Amino acid sequence: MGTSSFVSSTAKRMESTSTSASSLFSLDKSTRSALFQGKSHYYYENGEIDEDEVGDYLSNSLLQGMDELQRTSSSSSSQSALTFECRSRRQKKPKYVFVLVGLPAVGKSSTSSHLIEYLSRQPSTKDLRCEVYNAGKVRRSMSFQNLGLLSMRLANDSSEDLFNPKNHDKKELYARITLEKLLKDLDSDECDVAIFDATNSRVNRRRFVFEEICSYNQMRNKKICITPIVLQISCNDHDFFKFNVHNKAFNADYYDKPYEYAVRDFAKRLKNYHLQFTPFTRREFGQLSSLVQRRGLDHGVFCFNIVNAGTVPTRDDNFGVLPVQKEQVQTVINLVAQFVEHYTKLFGHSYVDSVNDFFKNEAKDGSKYLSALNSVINNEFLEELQGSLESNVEGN
Ligand SMILES: Nc1ncnc2c1ncn2[C@@H]1O[C@H](COP(=O)(O)OP(=O)(O)O)[C@@H](O)[C@H]1O
Ligand SMILES: O=P(O)(O)OC[C@H]1O[C@@](CO)(OP(=O)(O)O)[C@@H](O)[C@@H]1O
Repeated sequence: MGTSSFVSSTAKRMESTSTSASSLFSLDKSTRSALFQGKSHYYYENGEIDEDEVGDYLSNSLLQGMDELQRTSSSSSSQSALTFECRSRRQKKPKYVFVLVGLPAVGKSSTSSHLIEYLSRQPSTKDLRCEVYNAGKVRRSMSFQNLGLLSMRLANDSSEDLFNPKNHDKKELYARITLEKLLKDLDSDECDVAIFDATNSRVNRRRFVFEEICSYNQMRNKKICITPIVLQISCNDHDFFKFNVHNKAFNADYYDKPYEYAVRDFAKRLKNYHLQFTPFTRREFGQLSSLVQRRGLDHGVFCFNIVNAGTVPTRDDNFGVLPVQKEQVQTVINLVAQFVEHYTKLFGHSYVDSVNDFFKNEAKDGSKYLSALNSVINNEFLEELQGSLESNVEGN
């Protein structure tokens, strides 16, 4: 893929997409970020969102509308409010929020550090300050701060059952705090590229994150504008997934737990997540693009997918809408497109080697871990997860 081809082919796709406006979501909401103001009413207080009521998205006129905005902004004779907005935006510094989407143990955190490594190696992005905001880390550190070591244990005590859908609100709180910190760091210019590393499993959560970004962008006194980029990571290769779960058994949630306990507890978490997760689709992208458009200031919006460490091509699932000030953003987006397209070559191969080595060594070493791993993460379990996911997707 050529450096500029991603955006232009995307533009063509977007132009041919059908349209319909929606008025379901908070069109009359305050333009100020609830989170950023530190007085968030949680989005889930508004009840469940029925996607079907949102309509059929992608505004045909979105790109045309943006062309129009650009023309208006460069016309010195026009004195409309729109023109003023475009001028004031011209001075804003572009920043980026990657909204990760993906089930636990699919490689979100690993890919985040790879993305940062990649951007830091490119001449045009090497000076961007990139940071990961991980909701799991926030959960762990907050639990630790409140109760010391005891809570570190409680954090993964199954009696707490944070990942059970009935404890949804509790988990959302950690995500909200993480997002708040992310926006604050962007705002205080401590960071240029922020990666919101959470599963972001549900449509409502993703909508909330976008609402917050739009609200931020609408604040006139701010010096930066944020371009949201969804990065969805998926893994449906059984060996990859088993290897990932194996590694999860050694993370901070299980620092004091025996291996088999950790795998079983993580398996329980996986079951809960598979009951709730809905993949990010082109349709949802259309809805969020419409949201960005309706909120009046467009800073572009993009979506990329990496499947099985890049070994499955995702070119047709990566798309975007150019912002008004496209020159500023295009370089970064094209690099992200390159990163995604060449992920296997850049990072995936060494990961695949690690997976193969793991299974080879396990066979050699008399299966130190594999028997415990296989007793939990076996075909039956994986089919059950797949079944939950499918019925969950159908139900949405
Ligand atoms: N793309 C990848 N590259 C390298 N290691 C990976 C990759 N995906 C998963 N892993 C391995 O699996 C483990 C779990 O992946 P992680 O990135 O923490 O998943 P997630 O953030 O989605 O929960 C990691 O600790 C790492 O050992
Ligand atoms: O709130 P969501 O979006 O589910 O994401 C946060 C959760 O994701 C997890 C999923 O396992 O992240 P992580 O693997 O990075 O630790 C949990 O630890 C964390 O609490």
